[in-house]
Amino acid sequence: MFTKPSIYYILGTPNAGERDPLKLLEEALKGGISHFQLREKGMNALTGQSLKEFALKCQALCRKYGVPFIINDDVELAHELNADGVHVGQEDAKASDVRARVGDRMMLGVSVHSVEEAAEAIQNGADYLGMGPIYGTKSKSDAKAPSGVSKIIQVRERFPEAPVIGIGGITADNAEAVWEAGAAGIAVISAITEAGNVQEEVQKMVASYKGAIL
Ligand SMILES: C=C1C=NC(C(F)(F)F)=NC1=N
Ligand SMILES: [Mg+2]
Repeated sequence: MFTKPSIYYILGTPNAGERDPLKLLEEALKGGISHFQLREKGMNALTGQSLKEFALKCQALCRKYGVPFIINDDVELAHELNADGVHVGQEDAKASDVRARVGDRMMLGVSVHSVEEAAEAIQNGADYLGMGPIYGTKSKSDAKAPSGVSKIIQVRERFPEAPVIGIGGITADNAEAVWEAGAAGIAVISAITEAGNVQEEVQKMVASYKGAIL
């Protein structure tokens, strides 16, 4: 499910600015991302039928490249589209309710900020844990203060079997510390979305894993 180094691209139309989100996604897929999450939130976020149509296009692209298509927050949309996964935060639907709703086939990701939250998420059927923000982020308006990799290290010690995805301000240049903390993957929004050459940026992130002392 999360072979190292997993590069988990997250995007919503508000993040893309003037760029075409579907072109960004296809370039990232060509560059070698291992997972994609549609996270449609914030200013002018799509809703209803236009969100569904956009989600279907993203899902079709992911399918073309054999990459799991995961939807953030919107459990009903994930269920309706038979997405490969759904990701929920602490303030979203409870992981146990989501698992009951989507069944065992769908990947379930949960954002956690402590060993206690990690324990509860795993107990409730989480397949992977999103942890951050590692560094400062501009992609999440209500992000907590950056915590570095210390919490990832704690969770890895306590739950060595649980895949942890680091998120928050991660770039090819600062990813090494996240790999060294034992993350199975890094989640990225801006560094890929704003890259001059998207494919190259993804390849640099994959290469950052080889540079890490593991
Ligand atoms: C808030 C989030 C935290 N982590 C993740 C993921 F990278 F998927 F684990 N996605 C989110 N939307
Ligand atoms: Mg959420």
